[in-house]
Order: sequence, then structure tokens, then C-alpha cells
Amino acid sequence: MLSARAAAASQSHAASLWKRGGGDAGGGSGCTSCMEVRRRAASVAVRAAPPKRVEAVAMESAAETAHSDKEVALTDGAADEDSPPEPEEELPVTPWAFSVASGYTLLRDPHHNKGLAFSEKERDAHYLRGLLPPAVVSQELQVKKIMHDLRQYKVPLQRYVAMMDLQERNERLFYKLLIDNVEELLPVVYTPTVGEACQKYGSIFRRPQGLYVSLRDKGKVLEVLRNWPERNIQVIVVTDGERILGLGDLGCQGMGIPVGKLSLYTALGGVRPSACLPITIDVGTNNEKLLNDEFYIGIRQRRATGEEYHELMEEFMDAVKHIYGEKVLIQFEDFANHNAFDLLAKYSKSHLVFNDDIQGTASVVLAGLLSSLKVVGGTLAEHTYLFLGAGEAGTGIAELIALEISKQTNAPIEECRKKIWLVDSKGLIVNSRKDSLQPFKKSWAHEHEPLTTLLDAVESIKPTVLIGTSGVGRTFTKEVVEAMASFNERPIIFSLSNPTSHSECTAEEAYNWTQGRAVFASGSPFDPVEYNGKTYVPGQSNNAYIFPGFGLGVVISGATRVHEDMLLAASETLAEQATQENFDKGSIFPPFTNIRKISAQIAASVAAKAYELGLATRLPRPRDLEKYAESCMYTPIYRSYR
Ligand SMILES: O=C([O-])CC(=O)C(=O)O
Ligand SMILES: [Mg+2]
Repeated sequence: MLSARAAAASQSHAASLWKRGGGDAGGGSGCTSCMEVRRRAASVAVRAAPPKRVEAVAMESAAETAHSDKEVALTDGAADEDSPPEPEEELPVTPWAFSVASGYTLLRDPHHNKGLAFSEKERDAHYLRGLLPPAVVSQELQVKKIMHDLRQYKVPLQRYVAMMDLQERNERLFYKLLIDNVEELLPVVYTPTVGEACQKYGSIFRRPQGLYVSLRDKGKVLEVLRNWPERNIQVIVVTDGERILGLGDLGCQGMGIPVGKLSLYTALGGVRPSACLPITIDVGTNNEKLLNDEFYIGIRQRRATGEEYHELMEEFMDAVKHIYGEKVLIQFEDFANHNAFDLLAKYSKSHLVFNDDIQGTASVVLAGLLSSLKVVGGTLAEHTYLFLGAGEAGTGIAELIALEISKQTNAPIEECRKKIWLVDSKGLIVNSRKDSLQPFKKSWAHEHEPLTTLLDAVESIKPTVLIGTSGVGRTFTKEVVEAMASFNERPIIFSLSNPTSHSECTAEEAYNWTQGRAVFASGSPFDPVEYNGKTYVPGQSNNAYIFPGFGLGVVISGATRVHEDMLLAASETLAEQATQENFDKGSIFPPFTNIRKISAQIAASVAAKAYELGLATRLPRPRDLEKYAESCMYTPIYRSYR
């Protein structure tokens, strides 16, 4: 947040622009400090406004400053000390004029709108009198009303659309609702409903919620990024839409995923909404259905590949660094295997990058395994692991398990990998297949006779842990699960593919086919299951437990790179949060209701690791990192604009 002086300075900048401005809202590159003005002073580029309204902005900014909490102070500090270098070239003068967010405009500004919660005094001060019905209500009552409305919708997609509308109308209320009702609303704004939303994104599209960078923008990506109205971005989630959850290529409509992930960054991890930037890279789609869909929102061509693809990605990555500096966390999300590993390997040398599907999923599953051990006994090294699916999630998890075993036993990583077996669409990954394997699978090719089915692999390897990351539903058949139950007292079975319809088996199947003995977790949520008079509450092994806290830890420490030890630290911290009470109910994860506390703990351990590794740049190191993380978290309580 700007200091009062800076706000006033910004305001005079706004005012002078107002004098200079030509009128209409529109695109075009924005002067970066004007972007600040737009956000900080709640200005909206619409039309020239009378000077007295400009004063109202200054008052509002001052009020916001007065109410600024640590969440804001942190970003201010960051902006002062660590502002990314200003671009060297001359910035174009924006043709925009700025009016202020008061009156009617204020009601349509989602960052500041409070609807009926504007007080009498605020209504007087901000030209709202008469624009709202007389009732003044609390934020709590607004939450109650919207939850009541949402529950009237029987179709999940209608709830999703209602939530997106709320986010566009009143951002703080959206986050308050999500935080206060996290268990109920996570499946609405996130998996599974977000999957259906992406499939139908063109039809339900109302307003853009992120930035679209398409092949047509080649050579102009910097300009595209400059059009985004925020300056101090801390986290970007970017997808190219090629592997959305387990649903495959959804092209440009994958945008629902970065939008959803970033709303969890804010709700679960406390990163300010204005510091989050959802991006979709549109290089076309190979999804014929979408190419023929009249409502499709992306470019209508088959996917660009090879040099053309990588040139656009490179231009994008360079532009991000140029505009936002080195400390913006770039989360790669739902890229296809054939790009995900290469992009991560390439850009982890030059950028602060994190692949959620490889690293985030690995970290949450490792946490799930560490707490499963408290239920089934043994050490990580004493178990045998079999995966169905050898893509980003499968190999990412496998590698993190091997790393943790190596850390615990001091054995070489190659030895530790031998405890872990993977099955892909062609069968068990074995040495004799090595030549034809994609590079990221090669380290999992062990000595064994070739086997083509999962059931054969289960019967031959006799794993204690079975993990599904195949993206294909119902592949853990009754025979497979019963085989697991025949040689394990407590088989560990994780069906991780998303959304729910792609889960390798349901929670009910896992409990029924093992007579309630399975230690089960899934990627998407399942309702509690009754079996033999006992209620089982299955845990959700979803990277949503990790990435919000992980990202917060990176941001508060000013880490410049992601290191695998930071992932291990996140896993260990999450594993410590599961209690005997959770185990008794059948879950190896704590409930999402505690997630903000858990995220602060994860952030603290990730930040501590970053300091230990010399990767943190925010100095001095706060003494109590958990308290510091908590104090930095965004809260959606309304501010007073008097
Ligand atoms: O989004 C989720 O629920 C988990 C995830 O990253 C994926 O399945 O790709
Ligand atoms: Mg993903």
C-alpha cells in the first residue's frame, strides 16, 4: 500500500492525467506508475471526473493506508526495497483519463465495492446516497445470504458461475465466503467443478479474469503484460491448457485453472489478490470439439509446437522477468508432459519457477505417505511403491519419495529409486524398454520381466503402496484393489487423478473392496463413506494443501529459486498437522478448515529452508517466521473508507 504521501503524489499524477487524458477507456500500454494509481487510488479509467471527486480518492487512499495491516506493509516494503528495475525504454503516454471510484463507479469496482455494507458515513462521503437501498448490513450477513443463495443451486456449474460473478462484483466478500466455508466451496471454485467450467468456459465466459498471451502476440508479449493493471505481482500461475486436470487439451479455456489456483493462493495462502496474475498461453488446441465449437474463446488452429512454441514461451518468460523482476514466482500448471519437464528444467536455472503438477503434487503425496506411516507402521524405505501413470505427477512423486528415503537413510538416490515401480500405458517400466522411454521415465526402468497389465504388476511386485496418477478413471479395478488387500493388512491406496470422474477408484470402492482396511486418499474430494457401521472421511491428497503455503514462504523470504529441500520441508510440515483424530476418521490429512494456519506453518518452514540454503533475499530474517507469515496474510475483512 502506498504511504499517505505516495498516495497524494499518485493522486496528483492521476489528476494531471485527468487533465491531459482524452477520455475513453481502452487498451494500450499503461504507464506503470499510473497502474499503481489505478489500483491504489481505486481509479477506474472511464471518463473525466469533477475535481471534488479526485479529492475523494485521496481521502480513500489515506483511509486505506491508515487501515493497512502487515499484509500490506510487507508489499510496501517489498516495493520500496525490491522494486524490479524500471524498463529502460521510454514508456508511451497512456491516452486514458482517470475518474475516481466514488459513487456509481465505486459500486462497480470489485476491489473496493462493499455493496449494502457501505456505512451511512461512507455513503455520504463517496456519493453513494440513493444508489443503494437504505439497509446497511454486516459482511457476516452478506456471507450468510450468499451461502443461502448458492445452496439453492443444484447444478455445481451454476454455483461456480455465481462465485465468479461474486469475485467480479465484490472481491473481499468472495474471499470471506471462500475462507469461512472452505470445505463447502473448494469443490465449487476448484476441482471437480473447475474442470467442467474449463470444458464449457466459452459458454459461461462473462468477463476476462486473467491475461491471454497468444501466438498472435509474438513479438509483443511485453506490451501484453504491460496492459495488466497491477504492478507488484508476486505469483503468476500460467498454463498452455494442453493437459487440464485429467481432461486433456482444453486450449485457451484452460484459463479456469490459473484463475482457480490463484484464488486459492489468496484464500488459503493469504497472498494479496492484486499480487496474483493468472495467464494462459494460447498456442492453439488439438481438441477438435473445441475447434468446432462456435463459442470457443481461443485461436482456432492446431497447437504450435517445436521452435514456434518455445520462442513464444521464451519471449513470455523474458517479459515476465523484465516487468516484474526476479522474485515473481511463476507456477507452471497443467502443461502436457512433453513440455512440462523441459520447461521446468530450462527455466529453473534463470527464473523462480515451480511446477505444481510435478512438485506440488509430489510434496502433498509425500506428506500423505509420511502420515500414513503413523497408521500402518514402517519407515518410508521399508515400503514398496507402485504407480499407475508415469507422467508429471507419477514421476514427480516418485522422485520426491526417493529423495526423502535417501535423506533418511543416506543411501544413494539410485538405490532408493529401486523401491519404486511405475506402470504406464504400455505396462511396467522395465530395463528392456529403456531405449524407447521418454527421458523423464528412464530412471524408473528397473530389472524385471515385462508385464503389460496393472494387475500383473500388483501381483508380481506386491506393493504396499498403490498410487494412481494416470488421468484415467476406474483403473483400480476390484481385482486390483482386492489383490492389494490380500497381501497388505492396511493397503495404502491413493487415487489421485482429477477431477472426480477420473479418479482411479472411488472412496467407497476402496473401503468396500478392502473391508475398510485401505488407507485411502484421492485428488478430488469424495463424500464420507459408511462401511460396516463406521464412517470414513477420506483425505484429499491435493496440491492445494501445499502450493498456497509454499508460495507464501517463497514470497516472504524473497527466495530467488525453488530447491527440492523446500518441497521436503513443506511435506514434513504438512505431515505433522494430521492428528490421531484425523486418522481415527480415516483421513491422513487435516481438514481444509485449518488450512490458513497450516499454510502459515508451511510458509515458515519453506522460508526457513530458503534462508538456510542461502536462497532468501529478504533481510534481516524475521525471528519468528510463522508469526511473520501470519502477519503478512491478506484478510478479506472490509476496510473503512471514511
Ligand atoms: O488442480 C488440481 O486439483 C490438482 C492438479 O494440479 C491437477 O490435477 O492437475
Ligand atoms: Mg494441475
